[in-house]
Amino acid sequence: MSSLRIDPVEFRGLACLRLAAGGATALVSLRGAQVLSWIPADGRERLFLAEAAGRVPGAALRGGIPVIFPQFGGRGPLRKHGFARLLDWSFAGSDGASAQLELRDGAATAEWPQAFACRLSVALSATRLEVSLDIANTGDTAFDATAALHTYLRVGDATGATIEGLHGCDFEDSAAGGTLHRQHEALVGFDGETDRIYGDVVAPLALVDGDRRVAIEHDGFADVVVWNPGERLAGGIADLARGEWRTFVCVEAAQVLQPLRLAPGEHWRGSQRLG
Ligand SMILES: O=P(O)(O)OC[C@H]1O[C@@H](O)[C@H](O)[C@@H](O)[C@@H]1O
Repeated sequence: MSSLRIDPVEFRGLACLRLAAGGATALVSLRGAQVLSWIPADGRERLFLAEAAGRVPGAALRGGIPVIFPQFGGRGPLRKHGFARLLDWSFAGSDGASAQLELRDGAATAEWPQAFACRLSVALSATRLEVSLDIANTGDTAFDATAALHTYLRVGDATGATIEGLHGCDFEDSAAGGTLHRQHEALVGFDGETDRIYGDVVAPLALVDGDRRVAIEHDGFADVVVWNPGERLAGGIADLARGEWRTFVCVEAAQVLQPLRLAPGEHWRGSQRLG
C-alpha cells in the first residue's frame, strides 16, 4: 500500500484521524477506533454514516465500522455489543502504511474484569481499505470474548442489494429466534428485517448494488453477520432518520458462534479487506 498521511481533525465534535493515500481518504474516530468514512480514489463514499452519529454525547456512533468487543450483541452479561465502541482509544502510531489505535483495560472497562490490549490497524490504498483487530490477553487468567467489525456499507437501495459468496453456509437467523438454516440461494437479499450469523465462511464475498460492487474478504474471523433492520424495525431505532435504513447494509466480519479463548500471553488477529 502507498505511503500514508495521517492528520488529526475534528468531525461533529469527535477527535478523528484523517488518513490519505493514493488519492483515497478515510476518517477514523478515536471514539471506538471507528472508521467513519472511506472514499477510494474514485471519489465515491463507500460507508454509511447516520446523520445522528456523533450528535448525542456518549452514544454509540451509528455507521462506519464500529468495533465490537468483548461481547457481540446480547451474548453475555455485558452491555449490548460490549464497550469498545463507546470508549476513547489512543493513537498508537503508524508503520507508514497503516494507522494504529489501541485500547487497554482500565477503570472504564471494569465491568469486564480481564486484562487485555486491543489494537486496531487501518490501512488504506487507492482502491482498498484493510481493518485489522488484534486482541491480546495481558493478564494471568484465560478469557473468552466475541468480536466483530460491524461494517455499514452504503448502498443506493438495500432492498435491491445482494451479497454473493454465502451459498451453502449455515446460519443462525437472529430475526427468527436464532433458528438454524442453510443458505440454499446463491444470493442473500434484504427483504424486511435481515439479521443472520453465517458460520465458517471462507469464500470471499461481494456486495452487489446495481452496477456497483464491493469485494469483501476476511482472515481470522470465522463468521459473517449480515444485518439490515428493514423499514418496520428501523422506525424504532432512534438514531436512524426516516429512510436511512434503505441506504446501508451491514456485512460484519465476526467471531461469534465460537468465542475466542485466549490464554495469558496469547493474542488473536482478524482482518476485513474491502475494495
Ligand atoms: O443498534 P446496535 O446496538 O448498534 O445493534 C445493531 C445490530 O447489530 C447487528 O450486528 C446485530 O446482529 C443486530 O441484532 C443488532 O440489532
